[in-house]
Amino acid sequence: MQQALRVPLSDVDVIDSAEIIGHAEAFRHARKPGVPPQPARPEVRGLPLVIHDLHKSFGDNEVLRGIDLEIPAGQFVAIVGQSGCGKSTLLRLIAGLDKPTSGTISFGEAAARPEDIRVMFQEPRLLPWARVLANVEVGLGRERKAAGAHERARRALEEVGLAEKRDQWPAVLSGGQKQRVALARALVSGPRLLAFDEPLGALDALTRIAMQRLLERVWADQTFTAILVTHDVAEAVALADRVLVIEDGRIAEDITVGLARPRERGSADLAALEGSILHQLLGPGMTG
Ligand SMILES: Nc1ncnc2c1ncn2[C@@H]1O[C@H](COP(=O)(O)OP(=O)(O)OP(=O)(O)O)[C@@H](O)[C@H]1O
Repeated sequence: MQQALRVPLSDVDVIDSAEIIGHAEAFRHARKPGVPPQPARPEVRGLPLVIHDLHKSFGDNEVLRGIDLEIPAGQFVAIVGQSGCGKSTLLRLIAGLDKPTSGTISFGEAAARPEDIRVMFQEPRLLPWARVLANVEVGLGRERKAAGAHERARRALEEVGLAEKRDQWPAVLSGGQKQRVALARALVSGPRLLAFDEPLGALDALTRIAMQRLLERVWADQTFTAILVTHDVAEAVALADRVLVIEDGRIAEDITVGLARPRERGSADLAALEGSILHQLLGPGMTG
């Protein structure tokens, strides 16, 4: 069996990054002595992603039945589909949190460090016994003991507008603030691919819109590749360059959202696109 890359952290559960389980081969390759130095990072820092004939089964339940997908560096992709269609399973495979039954996932020609891939979930998964700044430092993985870790964590908190909460305990934060800390923890290592699994699902409507704007801003600033699993088709069309609809374990629709940013929530263009995707998801006669 392939040896997983393991880091000596007691808090690995909350990092949920590719360094924990998967993509060990890609990282080994990235570090192999004799591999020529990579060219300076291009302007867009995101990792490109290439998925070929990806299958995933749990026992005899074949959830993913042949996913083929290319995502250019820095693209923002949303994944939607009926409950149980395999969205989170696909995201977990991309993030290296689980292994495919067959098929391949690669990151183009780019070398990937373990810190290049981060995941953010619906639950913030903060350590209750650590203050906010220390929670963000957890996202640095092995680098969290290095000089400059505090400063990097402080900058990430600033990025999400929570610099003044650095010495607070997670318990005193609101749900939206906790998710912003989780976002800072995901951003602090400078990831090149961020996988979001319904990260705003538990937030109230107004906080959710504020968080969507924050996600869009950090993505535009930092140019990572973003992959967002969401139940909210309006959120998908507001944020993504491209919306994938999963059905029967395959990509049933691959829709380019060619609308300028920032997109006006409630605009006729967004509503029309949302309506046509809902129509696909629910079938005729279900969208009113
Ligand atoms: N670790 C696991 N062991 C067994 N079955 C699993 C496991 N993870 C997922 N599944 C099954 O795979 C299928 C797809 O699950 P997944 O969570 O990917 O769906 P989803 O589209 O994200 O659903 P939802 O929108 O409800 O979150 C489901 O039938 C689920 O029960």
